[in-house]
Amino acid sequence: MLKVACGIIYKGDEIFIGRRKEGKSMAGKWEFPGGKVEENESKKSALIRELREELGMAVNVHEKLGTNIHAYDAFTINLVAYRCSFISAKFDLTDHDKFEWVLPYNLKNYDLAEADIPLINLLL
Ligand SMILES: Nc1nc2c([nH]c(=O)n2[C@H]2C[C@H](O)[C@@H](COP(=O)(O)OP(=O)(O)OP(=O)(O)O)O2)c(=O)[nH]1
Repeated sequence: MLKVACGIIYKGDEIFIGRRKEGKSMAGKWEFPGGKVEENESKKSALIRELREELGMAVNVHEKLGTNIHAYDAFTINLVAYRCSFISAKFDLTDHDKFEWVLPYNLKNYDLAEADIPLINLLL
């Protein structure tokens, strides 16, 4: 099972989402940024590393908000979401072609990766 850590990154009341760019798996889908947890790496360290690599972003990582196990056709993902607070970012996008800050009740209007959809309910 693929272990992925993602951040529910708050700036005030709004949450950061990014759209996966052309050429990536699930291109065009919106997601909470993060990525695969490597061997011998904690989920929180993976999250901090991925946010730095993908967005030049620094955050404080807080508690685990929830987990969703989802079976895509090709693989099953264990997606673990952590509440984060935004510190700073360069926003030099490497994996996304667009990003937005959205209020939780607006998340349902975005075409999110399937594994992320149940996580929305944890935020309302
Ligand atoms: N980062 C992130 N990945 C997610 C979310 N929801 C979801 O299904 N995923 C999937 C997409 C990818 O298959 C995997 C995360 O891997 P990744 O984005 O680090 O993948 P990668 O750089 O190696 O690129 P790729 O091979 O998937 O194109 O988890 C989410 O909210 N955030």
